[in-house]
Amino acid sequence: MTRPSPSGTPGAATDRAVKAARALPTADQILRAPKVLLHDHLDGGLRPATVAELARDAGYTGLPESDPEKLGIWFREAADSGSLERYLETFAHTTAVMQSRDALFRVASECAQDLAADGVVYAEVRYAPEQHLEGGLGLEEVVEAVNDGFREGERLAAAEGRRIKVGALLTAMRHAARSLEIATLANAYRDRGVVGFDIAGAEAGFPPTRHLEAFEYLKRENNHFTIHAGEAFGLPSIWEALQWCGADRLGHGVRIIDDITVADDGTVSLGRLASYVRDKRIPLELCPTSNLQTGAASSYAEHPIGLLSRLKFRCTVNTDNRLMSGTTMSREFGHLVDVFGYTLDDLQWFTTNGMKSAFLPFDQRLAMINEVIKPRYAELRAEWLFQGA
Ligand SMILES: O=c1[nH]cnc2c1ncn2[C@H]1C[C@H](O)[C@@H](CO)O1
Ligand SMILES: [Zn+2]
Repeated sequence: MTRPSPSGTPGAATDRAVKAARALPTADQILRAPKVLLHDHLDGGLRPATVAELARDAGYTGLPESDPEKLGIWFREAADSGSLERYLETFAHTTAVMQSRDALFRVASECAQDLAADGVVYAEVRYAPEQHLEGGLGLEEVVEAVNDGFREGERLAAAEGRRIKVGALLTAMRHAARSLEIATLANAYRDRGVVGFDIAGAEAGFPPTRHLEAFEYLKRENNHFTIHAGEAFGLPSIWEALQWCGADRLGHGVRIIDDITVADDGTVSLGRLASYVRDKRIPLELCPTSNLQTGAASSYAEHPIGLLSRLKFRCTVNTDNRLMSGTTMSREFGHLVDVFGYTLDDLQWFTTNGMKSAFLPFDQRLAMINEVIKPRYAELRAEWLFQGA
């Protein structure tokens, strides 16, 4: 028999520690938890009020709404189409107002500040320089405006006590034919704010191999790239992205689920491609809300991230387009906590996966994991210590 101790039964502290570890994180804890974001589009993350103001300044009359609140709702509803092609149509309005140095600088600065306010400590934000030339800027001027904006946003966030590091990914549009030029641009700016390359846009009909020259060039340069693949189109797109193009990561990659079967008794079997993705620790840049909008998944609860995480694929959680999805990293985590019961340990696992998969030098990734992510999660896990009995 155990003797009661003055502070309760022996082991009470341990019991509370166990209970706390199993508890669902609160919205406030999720917000304060350090987060890593690898898949976020600059032209998909503007504040609605900024879109409206920039449109007014630039004399762009094509916006469907001028009131910021209604405009934010419009973007979300228009993107809720169930098709990637229709989802992508909404970007005509954001890119239309991002055609000057000032506009790009402002959007990039606000992006860094908004992510920092959401608890993001490291982000890779992508955009397609070729879509920002209509106002007369050259490709280099576009990259420099965005880089300068990110640096300004980082400074302003740090002044508020929220430190964030932002790297740019340069995207080439897969329906266009400028990928080699954009890859060359990414390589030229690799030590000046640009950490890698990507291709985006409609997937069906535009396989990654159309841009093989760009990928082969980057491989020869020992540079990094991710490819949007396995979002609107399935396994062949993922296979090409990995085995023909040599992608370091998969943008979405959610349809890898098509190569996994779960038998009635719960036995899981992986096909050759799914095995390869898991064995090689290929990072999946999963974007739950965006996938619901484009029809790649039918509900949060049924999103493949649940199974893929259980099977220990290298899953990361991302926003894709905060404006079109009305989301933030905290909201994405919140949805997953709601349906899968994820704990702080699970959120730390996604975050560490993100940091391990970043296109940042290894020493910096390690320092971010050991000096920032682990200690801050540890502190969140210990909060119960300071709460009443
Ligand atoms: O999820 C996406 N899939 C494919 N293309 C996308 C996605 N989100 C944004 N884009 C496109 C539209 C943008 O204008 C472009 C560059 O950020 O990338
Ligand atoms: Zn994307």
